[in-house]
Amino acid sequence: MLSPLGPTPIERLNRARADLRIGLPVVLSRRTLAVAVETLGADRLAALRGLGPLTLVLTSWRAETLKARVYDNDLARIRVPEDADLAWLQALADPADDLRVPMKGPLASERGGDATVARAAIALAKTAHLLPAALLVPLDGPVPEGLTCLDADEALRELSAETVLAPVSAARVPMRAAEKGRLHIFRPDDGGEEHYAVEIGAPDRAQPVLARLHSACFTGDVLGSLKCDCGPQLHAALDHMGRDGSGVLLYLNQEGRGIGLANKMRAYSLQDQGFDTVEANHRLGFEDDERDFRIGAALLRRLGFDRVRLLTNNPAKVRMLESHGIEVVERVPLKVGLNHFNAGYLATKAAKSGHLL
Ligand SMILES: Nc1nc2c(ncn2[C@@H]2O[C@H](COP(=O)(O)OP(=O)(O)OP(=O)(O)O)[C@@H](O)[C@H]2O)c(=O)[nH]1
Ligand SMILES: [Zn+2]
Repeated sequence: MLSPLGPTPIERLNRARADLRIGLPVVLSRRTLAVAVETLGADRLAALRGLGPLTLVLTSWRAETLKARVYDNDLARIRVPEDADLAWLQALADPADDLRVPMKGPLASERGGDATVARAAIALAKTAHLLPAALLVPLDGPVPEGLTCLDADEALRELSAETVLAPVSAARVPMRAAEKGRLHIFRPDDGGEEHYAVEIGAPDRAQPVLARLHSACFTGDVLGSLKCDCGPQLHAALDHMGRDGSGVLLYLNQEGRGIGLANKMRAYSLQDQGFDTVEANHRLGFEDDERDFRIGAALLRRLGFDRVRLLTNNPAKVRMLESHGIEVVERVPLKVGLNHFNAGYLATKAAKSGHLL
């Protein structure tokens, strides 16, 4: 029986995410220690090596680039040679130097057995916005004191469950685009990012509302980066709502299509080497889009909207909202911000992600 003062599974998950970010191992299903390669230090690597054979877990996307065999569909478990050092692990986890130092193998992948613990380790690294690469070592003895323990199946269930968002605070924010504006802050129960809703005017809940689901883009929204169209889209959406007198813009903190800003800058750096936006995500080991669109649907419902006129060029967004109970009565195109720097990016999205140009 858990003490009511002790951590719940979701609270332990939160801790595990923070532990991985500072380089601490977590205990998975009582029998494995897992640590994120990105934050691993040499001393800890030496200590882990003393416990038994090491396994490096990479996603199948990363494994494909490295020509490692994939026996577990979505991931590969790679045997770490005894003489492999931290630099070897980092080079496999991080594609930054792939082109300069292409040959890392031959890599031997493990086959058979249960990959659940490996899968949980990758899911945790992703939710911590680290590179999706984890090091595993079997744990035979007692659990080292102070480490967070998780059940791998339970962690995977929690990580794929729908996030529950609670309203935190709201206040009036007059904006250039609309003087009658209100900003609502929502906080998830899983310790993940907070998300925001900008309500413009007083939208009639009985009618479809003009809505925009905007994914955070620090570079585009704040810096005015010309590499994407996010900044102009954000402001065009607010302007449109201002002109109409009502609307709702969700500002979802899913930076870099859900991979986080640090990884997005890794992706940008790969784009500087010639890869496109989708290839860059894959070389890093991510899916092309890691966003959870259920959050947007849940927020809309929570705000009392179930029918929208959606400002987007992304048909996948329309489908996702509809499959999560929001009726999209109209797709309103949002074509702004094309320039010399982002023409290739927008063309790739049209060709590979189904965006409408
Ligand atoms: N990983 C990655 N994310 C990017 C890149 N460029 C922009 N983003 C992120 O992409 C998100 C915006 O998504 P988009 O694909 O432009 O647009 P969308 O939201 O799918 O569709 P629209 O509704 O038509 O704008 C933001 O979170 C940006 O930070 C990139 O090159 N790599
Ligand atoms: Zn952007």
